[in-house]
Amino acid sequence: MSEFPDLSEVMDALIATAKRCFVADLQTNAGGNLSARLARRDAIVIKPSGAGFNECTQENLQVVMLDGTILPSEVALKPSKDLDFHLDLYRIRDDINAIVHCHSPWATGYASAGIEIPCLTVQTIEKIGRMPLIPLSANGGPQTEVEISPVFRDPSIRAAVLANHGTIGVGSSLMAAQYLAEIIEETAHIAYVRDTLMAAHGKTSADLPQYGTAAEARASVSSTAKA
Ligand SMILES: O=C(CO)[C@@H](O)[C@@H](O)COP(=O)(O)O
Repeated sequence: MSEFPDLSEVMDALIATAKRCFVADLQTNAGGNLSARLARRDAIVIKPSGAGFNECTQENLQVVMLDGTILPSEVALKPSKDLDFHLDLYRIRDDINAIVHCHSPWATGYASAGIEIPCLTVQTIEKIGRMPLIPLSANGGPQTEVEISPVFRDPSIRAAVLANHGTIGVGSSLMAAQYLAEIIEETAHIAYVRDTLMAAHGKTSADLPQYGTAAEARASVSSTAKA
């Protein structure tokens, strides 16, 4: 596939990212999927359907054009069953070059409780801002591009939680998308600890500081200095 000079490099990066996700216990068994855009921009590499994150190889990764054309594969596997939402996100957001979708347990716990994970730490305020909770499809099945794409048409959205399903992190690179998958899971864990401690200590949200962004903090410093 000489028309994709960066193919081997992107495949290696996807394999390494998938292994990092597996080793971090964000994705076990054959669930979840991840993909990356190739340099020519009208094609992606995506995990094959039914393969685990720890079993991605140069031979089984799939190459698909943004128009949906699936290029011949060395093995009898097909692209991920979530291919259509991956393709649609690449079509509607030119800033997205990688997508990591996983079923990380703490975040999927919130997703299954129908609770949007709050961005309550300095890191998540700065790096995520908000993680919309995307409902199941109309028939109660897994979310598709019909439910997912409208949320990501907002260019400020980098992470989302899929009700009863898992998470999506998108980024300009595979590492950026993987970092988001990790922060989503970490934030869900922190939120659970906070919620549990607040309940144990009889605290309510009124007892908590009203936190903002670093820019707001900087602005308050400079306005205080001028006063
Ligand atoms: O949970 C879902 C259903 O969309 C998928 O993430 C999961 O089954 C993995 O499917 P693929 O192996 O990518 O086809």
